[in-house]
Amino acid sequence: MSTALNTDKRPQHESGKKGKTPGKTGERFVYQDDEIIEKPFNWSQLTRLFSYMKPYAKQMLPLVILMMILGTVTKLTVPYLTSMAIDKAISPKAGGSTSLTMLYTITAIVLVLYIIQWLASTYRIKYTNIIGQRVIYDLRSDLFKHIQKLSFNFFDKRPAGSVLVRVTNDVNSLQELFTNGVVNLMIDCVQLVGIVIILLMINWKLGLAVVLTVPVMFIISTKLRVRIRRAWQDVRMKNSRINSHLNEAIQGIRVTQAYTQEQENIQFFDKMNMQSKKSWDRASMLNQGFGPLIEITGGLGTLILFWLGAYLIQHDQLTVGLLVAFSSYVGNFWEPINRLGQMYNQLLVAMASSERIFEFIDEKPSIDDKPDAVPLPKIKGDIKLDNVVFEYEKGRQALKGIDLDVNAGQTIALVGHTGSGKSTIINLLSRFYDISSGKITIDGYDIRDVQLETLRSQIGIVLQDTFIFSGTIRDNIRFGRLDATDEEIEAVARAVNAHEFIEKLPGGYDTEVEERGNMLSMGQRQLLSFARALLADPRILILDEATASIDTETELKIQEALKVLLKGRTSFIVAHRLSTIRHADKIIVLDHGEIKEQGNHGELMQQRGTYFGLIEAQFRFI
Ligand SMILES: Nc1ncnc2c1ncn2[C@@H]1O[C@H](COP(=O)(O)OP(=O)(O)OP(=O)(O)O)[C@@H](O)[C@H]1O
Repeated sequence: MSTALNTDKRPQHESGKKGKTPGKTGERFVYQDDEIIEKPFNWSQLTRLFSYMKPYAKQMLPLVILMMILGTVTKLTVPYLTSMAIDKAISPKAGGSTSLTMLYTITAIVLVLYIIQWLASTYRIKYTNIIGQRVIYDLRSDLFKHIQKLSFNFFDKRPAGSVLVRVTNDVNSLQELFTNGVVNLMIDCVQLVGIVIILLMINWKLGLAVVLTVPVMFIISTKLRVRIRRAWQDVRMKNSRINSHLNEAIQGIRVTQAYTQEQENIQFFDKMNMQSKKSWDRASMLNQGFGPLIEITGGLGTLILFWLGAYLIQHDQLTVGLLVAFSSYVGNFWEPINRLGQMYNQLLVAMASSERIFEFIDEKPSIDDKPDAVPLPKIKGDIKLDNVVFEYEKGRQALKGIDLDVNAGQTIALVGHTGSGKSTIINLLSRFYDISSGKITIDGYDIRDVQLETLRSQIGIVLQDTFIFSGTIRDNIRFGRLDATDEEIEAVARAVNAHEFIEKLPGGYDTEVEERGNMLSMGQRQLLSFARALLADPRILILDEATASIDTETELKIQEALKVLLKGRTSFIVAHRLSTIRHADKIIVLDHGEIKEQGNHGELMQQRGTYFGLIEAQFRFI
């Protein structure tokens, strides 16, 4: 079976394999494009990213903005009221008297303002979270929908891990930006402007001194954050490498144990585990240093403020109350600046993630309907291949001019050495790839001229590696036709001899099978996939026979099931069993992408050519 259809392949990490995108370190489990943590700003991409917020903007934004203004105004008013309380009620200047009433009034106003601020921020967080989650939902579902439609050659070129990372990690890394980032950015800008204006109004000299320290603070905070973020990204990368390895180790556990490679695997895992630990230690150390450093820098700012403030008070240019207000404004100043630095970091990460997400979303399925594609009417099943040439990669022909005429209802067996092109032919019939030249017609329709869905819905495929999804046995059969009733499901199961073993399972048809159906034997999985195909009732059936040897009883069951399945359909079978081959109407012997011989079993045996050799070889092994 070719890489394209075989779903049970090891991820392509090893060097030298086609479709690999190695990390620059050349290490396993690192994919080059997934390694890029940040990208420079790209406005058009940012606009595209934020366009995901558009559908919700009208609904939510006015509310969010109102809450934002309320919150900001209260935040800016409280320090000023505090200064009033000190200067006018507690310690008025010469001539004035203290006023408890005023103090109480101001305290009451401050209390109300705090309540408003609390309400405003609760609502803001609630609504920004709702918008953020909806945007992430839309993005994730757009991406998944698109990936479902992409053609085989897209997956040939990419390791599954890389696709997975985009739907999970990359989308998640935008979460913070959408839930908090955007709104915080607006709030912080408004707050900063407000604070600067107020500071300059209170005392322009002191205000200017504080404002001038802003760029310094911003640079220190941003630079530090960049280092911390990179350290955490490194931790995440090391962890996802562990996950990829784990995934492979678990999937391949049988092979590992069979070859007694456990120790080797443990050592490999240990190395990765240690790298992850070291990376975590480093990130955590940087993180711990960040808080105190920011506090010290902030403390220095406050020192300057009080030193200059005291000087101005002594020279009657400032009151004590205003100095207190000033210091709380400066405190409020830090918060938005810090967050802006954080936002800047988030944006850089978002650039890299969104670029990867959009790269997938923009990938056009290479196999798609032509603009003037017509629906393929209900077919009889006549198939014609006319000088079909196909190359997976430029310059390497997998099929070199195949001519084949199949009448409706015939069974065609494809045989030949490994790599001779058997799977390629069946891949082309369902149009998983487009042929390089020549023509394939079904009932006279060129398969490139008809709507893909109407073509594939009339072709049933049973693969060698029968994919069992996690769910019940019933769900797995129903995959063939989603609207089938329970009776229909049981009927097809009976027809292909699967009913008997299903009945014996602990929950019968409702038995849960884990992913890939590990609890079922190869033969049982085959029978299930036959039931699934029979339920779909396609006019054309493509079957890749399992090579694994099974006991004679199951073999007989499978042969009987096959007879039921093939009846009245045009079928192509990549045949391994002599019993199947013998009953085929036509046997096609492939060799290096060409038809070497064709005819029925008797005719080909008489020719004493390649086919005769293959059959002889099979018997020699028995
Ligand atoms: N996805 C792919 N990308 C590139 N080349 C491929 C791909 N799949 C198959 N090939 C190549 O095309 C040729 C025909 O492969 P194909 O899978 O059709 O052989 P096969 O007769 O089905 O072999 P087997 O019996 O081993 O399954 C081989 O040379 C193979 O290396």
